[in-house]
Amino acid sequence: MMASTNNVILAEDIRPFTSQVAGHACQTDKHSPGMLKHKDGFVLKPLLKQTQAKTELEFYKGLASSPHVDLTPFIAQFHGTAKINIGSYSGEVIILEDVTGKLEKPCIMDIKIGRQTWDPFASASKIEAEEKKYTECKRELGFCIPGFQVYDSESCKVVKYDKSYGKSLNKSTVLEAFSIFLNLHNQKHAAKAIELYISKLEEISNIISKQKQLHLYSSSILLSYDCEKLGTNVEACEWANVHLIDFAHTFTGKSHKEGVDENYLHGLRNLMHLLSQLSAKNKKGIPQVKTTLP
Ligand SMILES: O=P(O)(O)O[C@@H]1[C@@H](OP(=O)(O)O)[C@H](OP(=O)(O)O)[C@H](O)[C@H](OP(=O)(O)O)[C@H]1OP(=O)(O)O
Ligand SMILES: Nc1ncnc2c1ncn2[C@@H]1O[C@H](COP(=O)(O)OP(=O)(O)O)[C@@H](O)[C@H]1O
Repeated sequence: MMASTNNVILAEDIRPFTSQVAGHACQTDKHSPGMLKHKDGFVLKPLLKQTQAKTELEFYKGLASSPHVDLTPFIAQFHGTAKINIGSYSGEVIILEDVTGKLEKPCIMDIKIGRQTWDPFASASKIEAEEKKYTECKRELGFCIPGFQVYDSESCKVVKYDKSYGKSLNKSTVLEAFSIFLNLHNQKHAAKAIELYISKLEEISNIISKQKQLHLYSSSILLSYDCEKLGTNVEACEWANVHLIDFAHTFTGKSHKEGVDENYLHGLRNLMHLLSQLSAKNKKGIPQVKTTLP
């Protein structure tokens, strides 16, 4: 559809994006409309802050000719920018592929990677605010969970877990969060998704560990799967996926210090380790819902 900068998207063609699990939500007092969904299937990310908008656009525009081009299959397709005027927000949006768009019952988890979530240009007050959030998870695991949604495989109802839940987690309870997300309480069918996540995260880790100029701060891994396909014979690659999102604090050029992004890789390795632990437990048999035998 639209790929130029002079596009204007009509308010009647957009609606709230109901599968948003974290990030800037719809808050009229902050002039934030939240993530939006276009009638043609794209998601629209409002560019709320000038510096971050510039940083994120630079990332998407430069990806195809960058040394980290191999990350492309893990990143939503970028379709340019457009202007919108909706409610109290009048400004630019990034037009992106909806990486969860094909899922009938989308289960989605946003995992913010890195012990350090503030970028090198952050103000003292931003550093202080970031250091106070998700403290235990970031310190002990090098990642945190700002939000997720899951369709409970028994009730088929969607349940959302927001950032206040994520902020309450620690090294032990984070396992519980993954267990809820993967429906491991009800059954073991997510095993195939876990294996796929691990292998994709390994690929991402291999690519990033070869980069000396790519630094991802406060960027997230989006894990997704379709609850509708749990327990079917459909290959996991058809209904589960891993993406990198949110490049508002990602630096790719020589403007930033050189060196492999150990902050990101540390979180990624811990995430892979945790998923491997869950996979092993799942194979042995996690305690199932209690049944009373006569
Ligand atoms: O307070 P702000 O404006 O720095 O907003 C935070 C955002 O910072 P940014 O605008 O990108 O610098 C921040 O965005 P980033 O992940 O840094 O892009 C988060 O959305 C954060 O929410 P959470 O508590 O980490 O889930 C946001 O925090 P809260 O709004 O929940 O405090
Ligand atoms: N390309 C995408 N496809 C599907 N969902 C997305 C996509 N990008 C972002 N999201 C959803 O929107 C949320 C916020 O996105 P993000 O880029 O992190 O925004 P913010 O900069 O406000 O934190 C994510 O947690 C995810 O649920």
